[in-house]
Amino acid sequence: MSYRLFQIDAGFQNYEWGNIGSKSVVAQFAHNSNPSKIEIDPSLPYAELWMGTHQSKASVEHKTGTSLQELVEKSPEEFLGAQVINKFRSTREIPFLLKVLSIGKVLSIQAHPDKELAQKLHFRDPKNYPDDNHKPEMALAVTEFEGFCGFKPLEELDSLLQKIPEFREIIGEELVHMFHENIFTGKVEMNSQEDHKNRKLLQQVFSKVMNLPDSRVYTSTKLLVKRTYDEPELFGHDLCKLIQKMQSDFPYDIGLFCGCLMLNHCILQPGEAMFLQARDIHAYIRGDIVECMAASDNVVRAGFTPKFKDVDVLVDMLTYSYEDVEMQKMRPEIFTRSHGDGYDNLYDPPIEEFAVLQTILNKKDGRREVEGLRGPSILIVTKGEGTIQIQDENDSKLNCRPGFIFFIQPEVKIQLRSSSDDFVTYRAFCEV
Ligand SMILES: NNC(=O)[C@@H](O)[C@H](O)[C@H](O)COP(=O)(O)O
Ligand SMILES: [Zn+2]
Repeated sequence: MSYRLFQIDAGFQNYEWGNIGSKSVVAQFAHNSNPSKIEIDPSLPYAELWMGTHQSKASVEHKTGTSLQELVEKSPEEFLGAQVINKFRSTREIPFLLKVLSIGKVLSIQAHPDKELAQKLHFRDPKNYPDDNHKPEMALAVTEFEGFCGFKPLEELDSLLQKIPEFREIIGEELVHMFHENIFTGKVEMNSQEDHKNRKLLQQVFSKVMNLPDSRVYTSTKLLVKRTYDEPELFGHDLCKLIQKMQSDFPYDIGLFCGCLMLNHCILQPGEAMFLQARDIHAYIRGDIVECMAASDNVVRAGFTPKFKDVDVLVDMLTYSYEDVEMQKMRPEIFTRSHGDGYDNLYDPPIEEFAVLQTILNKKDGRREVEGLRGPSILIVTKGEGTIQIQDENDSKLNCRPGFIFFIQPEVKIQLRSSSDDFVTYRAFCEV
């Protein structure tokens, strides 16, 4: 059998924040890809579909069940290509991990370490930090997506500190006053003196929130939620609703302060994306996304989670970026190495491990050809029906349905054909 283009089956995670049963696209995709093996449990949350060679949930070849990692290791040059092997110094790992997330309730307020910190954490605590690699990541909205990304612009944060008694109370009058008197607002040059001072002040406020004694978290959050009903005008409609929604997801959690009052609330429409570099604080609230990251599962958490929280590490590691949410969104670019019907959107963040190509064929019997890429790639079909084949090789034609996943070796030209009106694929790839 040729391994230049073949179907794979992905593993999935049943984290408690996933959508439940067949409400979850992760469940639908996993079942569609391997209906004889994967039955959807209507009572279970299906949070993440993992596509790649990460050892926690390695993907397998559809026909034989052989792990993708084993196939890569047997013929690294064919599967990865010489440049990718030289660059990432591995003959068994694909440098990226591609996921689909189906988010039913807020997941943890978190950040991911950069390489240096990942090595330290992995060495010190391999159970909670299974990788020594960084985990920059990009979220692409498949449905409308809601999340937190980065800290609010400081003048917004300052105004909440002035207005919300429970927020003032947990920060303390002295720090509230110092923050108000010393932040530089308006246009502040990145990495300037003023910018560094702003980030230091932000870290002091965030640290105060994150180190609030457990005994006070319950009373402070209870009073905060009550105030959103008694004095909604203090918060504004959207923030009121957000606090009340988060309270229903994670009652009396410190995330109501460190998330709702301190982080940018971001809505992505389908086709929009956001890139989170290592050490950027974020949390996802709801929606279905395609997510791509450097191959790592290192998560440092501090709120909205029953999992291990590493507050001191999180307070110490963050970038404390406080840009407007619009600045954090990524716009798709034109992809020049494909032609035919429909169109592509290229999402190419400023890191070497991955980019993601979305291809849309918006009519029946549409055809689109994509040149061979200079590295490994994994493609998932998220909508519609069609086929994928190696260009000019009819015997390599494989059926496509939502949830079908394919590995494509470097330098392999493919053709996508639609047999439905709307045929959408996402393809993560690594080129160096
Ligand atoms: N931002 N998204 C991610 O980093 C995903 O790839 C992670 O796997 C999830 O965030 C993990 O979240 P929990 O630890 O279950 O709260
Ligand atoms: Zn994350």
